[in-house]
Amino acid sequence: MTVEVSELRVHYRTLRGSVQALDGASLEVGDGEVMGVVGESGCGKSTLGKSLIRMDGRMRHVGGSVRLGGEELPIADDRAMQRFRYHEVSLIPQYAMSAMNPTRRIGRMIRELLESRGVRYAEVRRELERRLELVGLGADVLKRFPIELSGGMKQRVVLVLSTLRDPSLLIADEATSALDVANQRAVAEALVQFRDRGFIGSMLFITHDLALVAQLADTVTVMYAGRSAESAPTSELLRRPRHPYTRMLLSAVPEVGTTIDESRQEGIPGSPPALLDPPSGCRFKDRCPLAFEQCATRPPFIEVASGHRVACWKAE
Ligand SMILES: Nc1ncnc2c1ncn2[C@@H]1O[C@H](COP(=O)(O)OP(=O)(O)OP(=O)(O)O)[C@@H](O)[C@H]1O
Repeated sequence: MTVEVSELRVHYRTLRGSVQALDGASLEVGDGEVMGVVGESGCGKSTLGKSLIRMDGRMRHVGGSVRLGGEELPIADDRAMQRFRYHEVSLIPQYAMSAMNPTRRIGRMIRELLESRGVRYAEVRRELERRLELVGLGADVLKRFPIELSGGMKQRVVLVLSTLRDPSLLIADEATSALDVANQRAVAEALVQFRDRGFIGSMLFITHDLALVAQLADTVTVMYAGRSAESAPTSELLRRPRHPYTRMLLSAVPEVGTTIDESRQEGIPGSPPALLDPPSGCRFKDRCPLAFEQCATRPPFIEVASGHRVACWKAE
């Protein structure tokens, strides 16, 4: 199913005021497509992921909309979202594998979790075992404790569990972080395999790992300070990034075999604005080498080529 997020604004209530964590995020994911979502820490990636499935008590939907297969998701209404949760939209949350209860065997933990979501374990057990086999885990994994599994094995269990009801949209939030490269690859391949087998419709793959995005994602959205900066098919974005922030982000990726002394990477000078009181206009303007007067006004997120959208007055 297609996913359309338009001008989504989700703020956090805090004692010091409203944190404008998402303040105009837009993206479109096609049916069966994997979209990588990248951007510096604190740009709103996890807030985006969480708001599509369950808002916590401090989150407030301030504006914008999310449509799944043309139908509006009632993201601000916790009860109305029950109809969509896990079945239509599912999430592999950040740090999911570390949240496993160390005193429960995997099978018992899965049974309790499924039953808390109204799914009868006995009805799904065969399919659960089949999918565990598909990701290279025998059914005996259900008898083991989390401590007996490697990080990659735990993350594959989390993947199987999160997708057992064949969600139309899976949000994978840093699903491969904290794993070694071999396990990263195994989890990434399992995600793609599940998409190819139709267990997952579309996917938002939230990560800091641009190399993995290049391998895995059909399209990429780059976020900056709560907004979409650029969105394009992956090869196009890597070949011809148009937003100055995307260019700087790509040039900050270290090359294998190059020492710090040899490389001329400068990183991205400065730091992102505080989202409690962000600047008006383009939020990147204070760090942008191309900034000029017009950047005092917010640039629209417009299509500059087929499927390629940029929020920059200087993008051609
Ligand atoms: N519960 C909260 N209360 C107040 N502010 C929050 C809360 N959670 C996140 N924020 C703020 O919202 C902004 C976006 O955070 P978010 O975690 O969505 O970013 P992120 O891009 O996922 O970061 P990371 O890559 O580090 O996971 C940040 O400024 C963060 O400090």
